[in-house]
Amino acid sequence: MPTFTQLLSPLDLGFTTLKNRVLMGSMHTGLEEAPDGPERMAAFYAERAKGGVGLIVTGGIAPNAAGRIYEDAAMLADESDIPRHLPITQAVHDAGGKICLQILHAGRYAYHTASVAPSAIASPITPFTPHALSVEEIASTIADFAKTAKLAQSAGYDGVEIMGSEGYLINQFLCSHVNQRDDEWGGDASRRQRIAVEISKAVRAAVGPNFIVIFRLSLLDLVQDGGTLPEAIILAQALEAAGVSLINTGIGWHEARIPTIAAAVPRGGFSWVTRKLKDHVSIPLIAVNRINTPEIAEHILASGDADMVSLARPLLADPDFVNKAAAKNSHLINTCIACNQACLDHVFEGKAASCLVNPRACRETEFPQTAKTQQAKRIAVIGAGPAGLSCATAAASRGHKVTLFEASDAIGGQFGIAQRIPGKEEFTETLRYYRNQLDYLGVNVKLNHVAKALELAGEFDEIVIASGVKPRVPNIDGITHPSVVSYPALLRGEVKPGKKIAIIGAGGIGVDTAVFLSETHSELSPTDNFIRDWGIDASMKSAGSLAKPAMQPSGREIWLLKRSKGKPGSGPGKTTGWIHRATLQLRGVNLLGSVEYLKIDDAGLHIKQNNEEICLEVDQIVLCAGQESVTTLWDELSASGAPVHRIGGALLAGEVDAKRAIAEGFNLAMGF
Ligand SMILES: Cc1cc2nc3c(=O)[nH]c(=O)nc-3n(C[C@H](O)[C@H](O)[C@H](O)COP(=O)(O)OP(=O)(O)OC[C@H]3O[C@@H](n4cnc5c(N)ncnc54)[C@H](O)[C@@H]3O)c2cc1C
Ligand SMILES: Cc1cc2nc3c(=O)[nH]c(=O)nc-3n(C[C@H](O)[C@H](O)[C@H](O)COP(=O)(O)O)c2cc1C
Ligand code: SF4
Repeated sequence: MPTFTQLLSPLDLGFTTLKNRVLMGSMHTGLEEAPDGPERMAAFYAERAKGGVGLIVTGGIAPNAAGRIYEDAAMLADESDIPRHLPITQAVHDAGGKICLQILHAGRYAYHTASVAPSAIASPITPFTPHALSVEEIASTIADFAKTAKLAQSAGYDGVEIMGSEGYLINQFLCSHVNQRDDEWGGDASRRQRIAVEISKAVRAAVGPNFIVIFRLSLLDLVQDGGTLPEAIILAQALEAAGVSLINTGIGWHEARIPTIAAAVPRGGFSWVTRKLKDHVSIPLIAVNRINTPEIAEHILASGDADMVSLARPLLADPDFVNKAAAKNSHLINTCIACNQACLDHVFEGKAASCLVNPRACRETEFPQTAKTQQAKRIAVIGAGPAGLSCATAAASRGHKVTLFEASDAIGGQFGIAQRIPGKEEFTETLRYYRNQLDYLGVNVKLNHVAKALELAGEFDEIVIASGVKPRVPNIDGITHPSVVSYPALLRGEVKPGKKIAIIGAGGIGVDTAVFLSETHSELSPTDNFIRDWGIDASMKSAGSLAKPAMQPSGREIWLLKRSKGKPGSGPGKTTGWIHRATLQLRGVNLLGSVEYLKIDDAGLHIKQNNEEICLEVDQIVLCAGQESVTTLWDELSASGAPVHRIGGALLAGEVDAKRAIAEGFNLAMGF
């Protein structure tokens, strides 16, 4: 069993000591604005503090109205805002933790008409042109940061994090692309950096010496005319002199077209960036992004890339991450799979964040950990896909006696197929987690067992049908031709990929199949491969650290086809869809929309597009044309009046994804 000596060692900041090297990275969850937000955030953060995190950073809170990301986003701008924060700091301290408030001024990323920026240049991701701050307004903005820091101190926080990266206001001042001022706040690098230093000095002056001040510094901008490493080093030294206690790393502006947190980023794939600052400052440095296991965290610290690691989403996925690592139970950690589906996607949709693999996240008050059942029931769950796994483990954790039936020889269902897609290898961790949970909770798992109505009715108090989905076979002339294969057969390795391949259906699974087929083997390490593929200048000397992307072609000719118009890949993952589309474009996959399928024969796939008939001379046709619910058992049992429930793909095939399947399984089990 690994021991995590570096990860679990204390960090002495002089005036205070952090109990270990794990920082819970800032996440604006949407609870900040909810009427019952204080109570819910108190429970959310306290659980993470109890779980052993060394230092928590809250989601970004604006220092003034212009800096709010949305018009109704939370601020800490005067005394009247303090009461919303008191329950949070109290609960975290009661749980033995420490917590900092992040001060985030959105600048031109604000989604409202009162947005401000160094210059009046709209961002590509918001529809509003910001107002260029006057010199007086810059002075009052700096004062507002200091005031918020002081208010945070009064609210009981242990420190603040100044958000200086990811393309928000401070970062905007640093970059000549969006700071085109010619006064003392723009022009050369030192004038562009001035606001970052002045804010840090003002914050330190406001809070005194014994208060944590973290600065989140953008080390990789990944945008045109962004900063360089030499500039970042100078700024980091100035921040240290201004009284900053720790420097956290920022990677990539939100408008950057290189993945920075999605699954395409290898584990720990940016710690080398933090390392570049290591010999230039003496305050501790924090590495970030995709550090999702204690093993990778320990490796980063042991190799000297950083002094602390930031884990944001991994602590949504598992509040007990640190305690499990400390108890040598890292195999029991519910690992973040970097899907963004229930965290970042939710925030973008204006919903509270949660977690695909942990639907309890941000709902801790609704489902207290102590919610054991008073009356243990005998529960049968049919199907060990995500819906069934979630339901079986949640019900067992509440004290019910659960039997899980699975027709195949392994748990996972469609999720087990998904883990074979490059970039979805993390899904394996979810199945590992469930396997260990089933074992730990004593669920009676019956593999290779096709459950029948007769053996269920009368034997169980509740029967849960989680029998999932099967691929839909479209009605095309020649569909039984030997060149036609189903996506499960291809992805499971039961048939070999062809050379020239047409994929029918460009939803989430079609896109994944195209990613699978266009992937090439690389001799490089995952991180070096990622850097080359996406075009990052690893010397960090060029503006924004951009280089030319160099994805390697696979040697296969691939067509991804869809009947409707528009972009392919409208599957799960609003914040990740662009990554799949960019990947396919860089790999030369042909994307065709508005396609009518005519027939399949020895010549290939005959289609009609824009009134033109074309024969795609392919040797393989992969069907990714949607799914149908598997409902045989449901139909029989519900007709018999048995106590039966239906979840996941068995309930609704068209729109099911693992997020919905897992949440439905969990919600149902909480009601038993
Ligand atoms: C390539 C691919 C990529 C994907 N990517 C994502 C993604 O990125 N994000 C996301 O959220 N979702 C993704 N999905 C979709 C996700 O995997 C499914 O939505 C999810 O698995 C549905 O879960 P389920 O439990 O309802 O059904 P299933 O996963 O279909 O599981 C049903 C299980 O029930 C078993 N079963 C059926 N009948 C019986 C019976 N009578 N007795 C016993 N056992 C039975 C089956 O053998 C199967 O194991 C992907 C799917 C694929 C194929
Ligand atoms: C839902 C969500 C909200 C976030 N909000 C913030 C924020 O308010 N401030 C910030 O600096 N970073 C924010 N981030 C970025 C995280 O701090 C972190 O950099 C990112 O999630 C990658 O780290 P991880 O792989 O450990 O999650 C947010 C991330 C997520 C998923
Ligand atoms: S929703 Fe996905 S990315 Fe977000 S925390 Fe959960 S597993 Fe990680």
